[in-house]
Amino acid sequence: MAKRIDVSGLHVYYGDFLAVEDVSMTIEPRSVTAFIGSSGCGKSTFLRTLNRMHEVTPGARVQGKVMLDDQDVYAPEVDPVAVRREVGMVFQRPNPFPTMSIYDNVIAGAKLNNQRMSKSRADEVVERSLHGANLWDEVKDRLNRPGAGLSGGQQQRLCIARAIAVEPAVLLMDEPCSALDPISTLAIEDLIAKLKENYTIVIVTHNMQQAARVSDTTAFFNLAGTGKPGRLIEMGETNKIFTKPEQKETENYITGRFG
Ligand SMILES: Nc1ncnc2c1ncn2[C@@H]1O[C@H](COP(=O)(O)OP(=O)(O)OP(=O)(O)O)[C@@H](O)[C@H]1O
Repeated sequence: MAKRIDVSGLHVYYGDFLAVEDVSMTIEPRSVTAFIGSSGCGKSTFLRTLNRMHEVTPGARVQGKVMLDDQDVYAPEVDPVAVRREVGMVFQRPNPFPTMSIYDNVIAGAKLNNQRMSKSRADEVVERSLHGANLWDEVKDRLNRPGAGLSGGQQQRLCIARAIAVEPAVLLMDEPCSALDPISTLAIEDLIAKLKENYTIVIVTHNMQQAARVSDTTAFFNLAGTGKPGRLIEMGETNKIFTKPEQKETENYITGRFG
């Protein structure tokens, strides 16, 4: 079930370094939200705070609030592993477990959560997840072959299948197409459009055409200057951000005068 993310007054640190300052935003369920902005403005850092991956870096911490529907993601009693189960992540480079079969790659996370899963249940989850990732037809006859033997685009869809096998509410995607060719990129973009029917999707992208193609809402981040923290400058309906942004900084960025 897709969930709403509500962030208020979030400051994100690496040790003493304030990387992202005072972000508040609402990310709607069953929609795609794109984060855009120049290099180093904190898009990936901020993305990783949404499932508590940020704190895996030693010294990294946040101040402020992240709500997933009515659950406070950073409340002291909350287990970060449970948060990451609900808020899945897909990375820039496809990272299937190299020695595992396609089948085992898909079921890996789901099996960790439910170690006594029956073979027939696992078969069901694998098939559903591969269908969900638009990969079933391409791999159904070679499920026992290594995941590493697939093309880059197929590997990325395998990683998406692995992420959705645990039935998350949210999928975070950090430049999921930047290592892919244009055809594989289009396959992932089509998949994102389909996945948003069931998930809340947040994607970091450097490709503004991609943001315009896949997202409903766009958030533009920027740096006030070298060594200064990144900030959310403007967020709104994608079409509006790309045609009639309210902030001059956004306009300069999307028209290529900056960044
Ligand atoms: N592990 C880390 N330790 C310390 N500082 C970091 C770490 N990772 C990122 N930073 C710093 O945090 C700031 C934001 O980086 P981040 O990678 O989130 O930006 P970004 O907008 O995603 O950039 P890009 O578009 O280049 O991927 C940068 O100043 C970066 O140097």
